[in-house]
Parts: sequence; C-alpha cells; structure tokens
Amino acid sequence: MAILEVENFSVSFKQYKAGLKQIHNQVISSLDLTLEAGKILAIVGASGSGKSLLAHAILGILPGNARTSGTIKYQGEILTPARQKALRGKEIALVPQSVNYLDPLMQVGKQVRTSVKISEDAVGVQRKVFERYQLKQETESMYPFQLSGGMARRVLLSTAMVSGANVIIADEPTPGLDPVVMKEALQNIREFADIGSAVMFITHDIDSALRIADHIAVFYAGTTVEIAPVENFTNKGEELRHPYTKALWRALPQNDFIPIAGTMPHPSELPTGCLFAPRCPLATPECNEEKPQMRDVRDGMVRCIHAN
Ligand SMILES: Nc1ncnc2c1ncn2[C@@H]1O[C@H](COP(=O)(O)OP(=O)(O)OP(=O)(O)O)[C@@H](O)[C@H]1O
Ligand code: NI
Repeated sequence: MAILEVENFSVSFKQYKAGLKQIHNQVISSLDLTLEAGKILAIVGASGSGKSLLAHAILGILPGNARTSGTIKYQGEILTPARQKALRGKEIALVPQSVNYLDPLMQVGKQVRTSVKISEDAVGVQRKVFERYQLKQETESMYPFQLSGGMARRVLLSTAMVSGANVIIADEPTPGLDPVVMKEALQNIREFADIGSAVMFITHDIDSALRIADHIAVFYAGTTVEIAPVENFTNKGEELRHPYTKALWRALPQNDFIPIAGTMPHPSELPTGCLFAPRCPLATPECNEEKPQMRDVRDGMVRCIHAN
C-alpha cells in the first residue's frame, strides 16, 4: 500500500552572485516516487544528486530560499507545510546521520521521551527501547557529547522507533562503520520495514542498499533515472534499464571496477535533454532534444528513450 507519493516534484534555489547576477539551481527535477508500507526504497546517488533535499522536502525542512513545485501526498492527502509540521517526528520521522541533530543541552533519555506518543507512558517506552538497542539504563541521563558513536546511533534510532512513525527516512545512517556495526545498523533499518513502516534509505553505497532494500531508486543530477527491484542487480547488470545504473553497478569493486568517465552536471548548468546524455555511451542526437519521461519498463521504471 502506498503511504507516501512524490509526484512531478521539483526544487530550485535562486542565488545571487557578484554583480547581482542571478543563478537558478534546479536541484530536484520532475521527481516521482512512492513509498510502500513494509518496504524499503533505497535512494542511491552521488554526492550532490539531491538525496538529502528530497528527504528535507518530505519532512518540510527545506531552507527558506527553496522553491518547490509538484506534490507530496501522505496517505492520499497533500502534505501542506502545516500538515508536515504536525506529522514530523510523529508519523514521518527522520533517522539523521549525525548526533548533531540531538539537543546538546538535554539528557538523551528525555529527548527520546519527547517523541513518545502522548497516550503512552514516556519513561516506560523509552526504557524499553533502550533495552532493545542495548543501551544501559544510565545512558538516559547522559548528554549527547558523552555518547560514543555507536551509542549516539542507537539513541537516534530509539527516537524514530518510539515515535511509531509510518514513514521512516534514514539519511546516510551508515557512513564509516566497521563491517560488524554496519551489519547491525542495516538490520536496524530493516526492522522498521518489518514492523510495517515505509522506509526511505538514503545512501551512497549500492552494496548496503542491496542488502536490505526492496527497490532501488537511482538518483542523478536531481532526479531518478531508474527505479528497479533489487533482484535486477545481478551478473553484468543485463536486467537493469538505465545506462547510468548499469555503469554504477559495473563500477563496483566486485564487478568490473571501471569508473564512469566524466562528472555529474552542476544544478546551475543542466543539459536541456537527458541529464546523463553527455556521459552516455548510448546517446544519440534525440537524447539532447528533450528530457525523457519516466516510463514503465518490465517491473521497474526508467528515464531513457533507449531503454528496454
Ligand atoms: N541551501 C541551498 N542553497 C543552494 N543550493 C543548495 C542548498 N542546499 C543544497 N544545495 C545544492 O543542492 C544539490 C543537492 O544537494 P543534496 O544535499 O541534496 O545532495 P545529496 O545527494 O544529499 O549529497 P550527499 O550524498 O553529499 O549528502 C547540491 O548541488 C547542493 O549544492
Ligand atoms: Ni545528503
């Protein structure tokens, strides 16, 4: 069941440069995606491709100078700024990357309790979740600066878990972890889906996405180029649809380990046609004419006129 639907959604920033020259940064373009209950959609893409901005758009925490168009619906109804504010941290929760999201001046137990539903026993729920994540009871009276990295990660998970949110957005929750801790962190994210939440898992790392996600959305220069079931990431990538997804897959060390030539275009200088065309081995003159629409191909979606 679709819980969150992003439809034809775009985000841009107007910025002034020296001499009052105005530049227009199109950071998310015509994006469509859907989060389903009990499923993980991983958002995979290079740095600067717009992953965090999408998360912030859903939560309603974009910077004030951002302009948006298109719609985001939660349980079939449009998410207005007022609704986003009311649902944030309750029905739509963020698992942030960094402990900096915690209030440095508040004991962490207390912080977690503020996310417990009003109808429930806050202290009891917080202690239970700390036990679940193997945080000793004395942790509750610590301040964020006293936590180790691992403890901080579990406190952040606790906050999302006690909220009982229907939508969990995890933005790069696993950078720089050793393999054992990584496995646990990924398992923790999977658990949110297993108890019925719709999960958006943002990561640079295709490998960790493939370990827990149901579908992978590949981001490039502010939009999805492909949404594919994880099973398609196999062998030489024959089942994948977009040349960029195939190239990303083949670039992994366990595959051909061949980097993709060229760089992603900056949001102020997007090509008029297909955003990937300047780097694409399959590009033809038509690719430069207009932006390809996202279309259904087999059991996935792709934005490429040549895909089949
Ligand atoms: N407040 C802002 N004003 C103008 N441009 C911005 C602003 N915030 C982000 N951007 C631009 O939007 C683009 C997308 O940024 P975003 O943080 O969403 O990328 P990301 O995919 O999350 O990258 P990373 O993997 O490094 O976290 C970048 O080019 C960034 O410079
Ligand atoms: Ni980011």
